[in-house]
Parts: sequence; C-alpha cells; structure tokens
Amino acid sequence: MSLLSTTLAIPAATPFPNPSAAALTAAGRDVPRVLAIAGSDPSGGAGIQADLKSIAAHGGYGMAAITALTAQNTRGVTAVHVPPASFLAQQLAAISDDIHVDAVKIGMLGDAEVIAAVRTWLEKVRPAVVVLDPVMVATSGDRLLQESAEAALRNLVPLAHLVTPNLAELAMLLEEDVQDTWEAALEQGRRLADATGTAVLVKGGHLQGSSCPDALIGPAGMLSADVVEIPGERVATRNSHGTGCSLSSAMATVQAQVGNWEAALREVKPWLAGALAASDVLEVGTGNGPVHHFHHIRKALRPGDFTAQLRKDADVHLEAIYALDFIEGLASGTLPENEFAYYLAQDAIYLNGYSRVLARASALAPTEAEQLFWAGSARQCLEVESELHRSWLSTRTVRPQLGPVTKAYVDHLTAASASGSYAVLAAAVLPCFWLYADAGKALHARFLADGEPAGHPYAEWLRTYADEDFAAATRRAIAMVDDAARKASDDERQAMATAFRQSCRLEVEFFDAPRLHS
Ligand SMILES: Nc1ncnc2c1ncn2[C@@H]1O[C@H](COP(=O)(O)OP(=O)(O)O)[C@@H](O)[C@H]1O
Ligand SMILES: Cc1ncc(COP(=O)(O)O)c(N)n1
Repeated sequence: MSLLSTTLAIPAATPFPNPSAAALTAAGRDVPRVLAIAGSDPSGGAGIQADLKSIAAHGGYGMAAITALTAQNTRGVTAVHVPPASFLAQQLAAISDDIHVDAVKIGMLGDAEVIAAVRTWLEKVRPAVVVLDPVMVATSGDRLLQESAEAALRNLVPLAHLVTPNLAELAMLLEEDVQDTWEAALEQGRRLADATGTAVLVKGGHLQGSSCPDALIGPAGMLSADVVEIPGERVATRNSHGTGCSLSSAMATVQAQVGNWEAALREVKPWLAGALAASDVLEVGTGNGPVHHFHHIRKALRPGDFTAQLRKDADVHLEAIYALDFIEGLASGTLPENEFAYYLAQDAIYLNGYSRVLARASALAPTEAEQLFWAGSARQCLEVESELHRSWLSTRTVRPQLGPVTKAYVDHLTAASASGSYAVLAAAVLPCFWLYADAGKALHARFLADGEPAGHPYAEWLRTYADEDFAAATRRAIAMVDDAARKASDDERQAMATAFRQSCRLEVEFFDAPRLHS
C-alpha cells in the first residue's frame, strides 16, 4: 500500500476568524484553543487528563473529545471501553460547530471506526495545527489500539502536520523492525516524513544510555535543516507515564502560539525534562508515575509567610541580644556609665546614616503610602538624633567618633540601598525596627516587674522603650516587607532574607560594641 496515495494537501495555516490584537501574538494565538482527541486515563497521568494539564501548562485553552475510556493506574490498564464512534463524531461536531479550534492533538484512538470518525472530521474542519501521537501501547505494555486498526492509523498520518512516534510506533507506521540505535531511528523518521509529507518528531525516550535526544525531520524544505536534533539528558526516574501525551499536546499548543516547530520543541523539551525531574514530589501510585506538569509554576506566597520566616531567622539573634552583658547591665543598672555613653554616641551617628537610607527607601517605594511612611521615619530618626545630642549626650563626655560596628552597619544598609531593589532595602532596614522594638519591650517589662526601682541610673532611658507609636510603625514596616516579598522574584526574596539576617547580626554586634570599643 502506498502511503503517498493518501497524502492530502494541508494548508500551513488558516486565518483566524475575528482576530483581535489582544488575542494574537506575532506568530499566532496568545491563548490557543487546543482540542485533545484522546482516551481517558482516570489516574490522571496520561490521555486527555495529561493533555489538558499540558495544554494549560503552556497557556492554552484545553478541550477534550474522548475516544475511549480506560481503567488504568500507574501499574497498568485493566479495561478499555470504546463508546460508539458516532458519539465521538457528535462530540467533535459540537465543538467545531461553535468553537474555532486553533490546534488539535490526537492520542489514543482505540479502533478503526474511531479513526474513521476522526478522519472525516479532520477532512471537513482542516485545523491549522494537527499533532498525531500514534498511541499503540501504554508504558505498562497494554494495548491501546486494536492491531487490526494499525493500517487505518498509518493512513491517518498524512492528515497531521506533525506525528510524534516513539521507537516502536515509528517502526509500526513504516511496517519495519523496531530500531534500537538513534541513527537508525532517524533514518526511519526520514522515510516516514518523505512518504507522508508530515513532519516527524522522532523520540529518544526508549533508547538505552544516558542521553535522551529528540529530533524533528520534515518533508523537504519545511525545517531549517534535514534533521533538527534537540539533545537531552535522560532523567533518572521511572515516572514516565504520559510523557508522550504531554509532549504532543504541548507541541500543538506552542505551535499555535509561535508557528515554528523547531522553536516549539526547544521550548517544550526542557519543560518536559523538568516535569520528569520534579515527578517524585507527586507521589502518585506505585508503578510508573506521572510527570509534574506544573513544576514551573511558582507557588504563591501567602500573606505573612515571608515575614514569619524572617521572624524565625531573627529569633537566634534576639536571644543573643538578651544574653549580652550590655542588656543585663542596662536592665539591672550595673552598666558602666562610659559604656552607656558610648552606646548613645554611636546611636546618634547610626541614626543619621539610617535616616539617609530610609529616605532612599522612600524614594524607591512603590506606593505613596509607603513613600510617606519611610520619609516620616527618616525625619523621625533625625529628630531622635538631635534629641540625643540635646538631652542625653550634652551632659556626657564621649568622643563622637564612628565606631567599627556602627560603620559596618551603616555600610551594609547603604549597600542595600545601592542595590536598587526596594524589597531588599526594606528587608535590610527592618531589624532596626523589629529587634529594637522587641528588645525594648522586654527591657521595659523587666523594669516594671522590678517595681521601677528608685535611683536606677537608666530609669529614664528604659521608660522610653514602651513606645506604642514605635510598635505600630514596626508592624507597618513588617507588613510592607511582606508585601514586597510577595511581589519579588525568587532571587530577590533570597537577597531580602540575606540582607535581613546580616542586619540582625549587626544589631547584636551594635549592642555588644560598648563592651568592646568604649
Ligand atoms: N527519562 C527521560 N528523561 C528525559 N526525557 C525523557 C525520558 N523519558 C522520555 N523522555 C522524553 O519524553 C518524550 C516522550 O518520549 P518517549 O518515551 O520516547 O515516548 P512515549 O511516551 O510515547 O513512549 C520525549 O520527548 C522523550 O525525549
Ligand atoms: C488513555 C491513554 N492514552 C495514552 C496513553 C499512553 O501514554 P504513555 O505511553 O505515555 O503511558 C495511556 N497510557 N492512556
């Protein structure tokens, strides 16, 4: 039988009805309407279930006309039920009578009547993108196509623009022996493309060895080269259930978007490798499990999650602060006066630098409310600084020299402000609010619990610590950092956490500096 005799001229692309600028990309549809004509796998890893996930994972609108029902799981197929082909024809008609189909993916067809119904529909509708995955047997080895229907499937190939056989299916389509070398498989792919006028995606999934290449072979002149090979490493997993279904649906979807088979495969192959690599997290079944179609989608951060993690990171530093001689001396009143004076002088210097950095946060802030918050805080720092000089430092003799820890802390904050990232800067300035507010609250509570002892040398200072306005400002700063983290990329979130932890360490050192440097 000649395959060429059944070759039909398929237009490369058909115009879209009522194209709107928003719906079209340079090459095709932004959200293509993709129809999977395939069997159902109730365990969700292959068949239309995999097709719909794969279409959605690539930004398409998925539809499914079911050819057959299977009873299967990751271990195998226990039953197949093929409804009357006339009912499939009704499903297909219902779709195309109403909906423009941008791309079609064809999977399990079951028997010759089903193939005939699909053929009739394709000849009538002529979708612009048709990908045929010539499903014969499941990964488990169970048949999904009657042997008697193989000839009908062969004759369907010319109606597709791309056919995606694995090594066994490639051999069946040519009525040849199954090849086990890549070179021989590529030669078979070339023969199939030449005989059918259909592009062939030869898949290396069933090869031995550590590499897992795929290749596109087009009829003469269709691709940029005779063979476009996309190399790939084999992912060490037995979770390959549904890889062929997922690949072919993804190819149909991306082709409808970009209009270029090579570009589509370059996009889809790494995605599929990622889906195989991430498959273990699914823990579905005890056999050949499914792939993780949505592995590339970042889980949204819930409000409060990021700063809750920061808070956990900060706990160890807060404990370190409570354990310092400086804090114990301040609380009990035994802190040497020269250490307290050093602390005040460094605080004044620090606040001046901190104010400049907060002003930068205001300049970078994404909303006016945040801009106002940071600008107000910057102003308040300068007011506190001048108050320190007026009341606390005017009566003390202390050298107003920049200490090493103060310098390190201000340098760190200035570097964060130079990063250009509002989120990173906001995270870097947060410990000065958060740890200071917490440490101050604890010191104040202890002072009250001790009965506000008369003659305590630092009583007046300790009383300044229970400021509710500062606690409220701290809560707002935490909320702003959390909000910024939710909008940030993974890398930026990491940089935020790093900057935050460094500021926490410097908070500890700042409270310990009077002991070391006064
Ligand atoms: N272990 C693996 N590592 C990486 N890619 C794989 C692996 N197994 C299959 N693939 C890829 O999955 C797709 C399906 O390939 P294959 O297993 O040959 O077909 P089928 O699923 O139809 O039997 C191909 O793109 C192939 O390269
Ligand atoms: C309904 C249905 N369609 C197709 C396959 C083949 O998928 P795979 O060979 O990737 O397991 C399957 N197992 N079930």
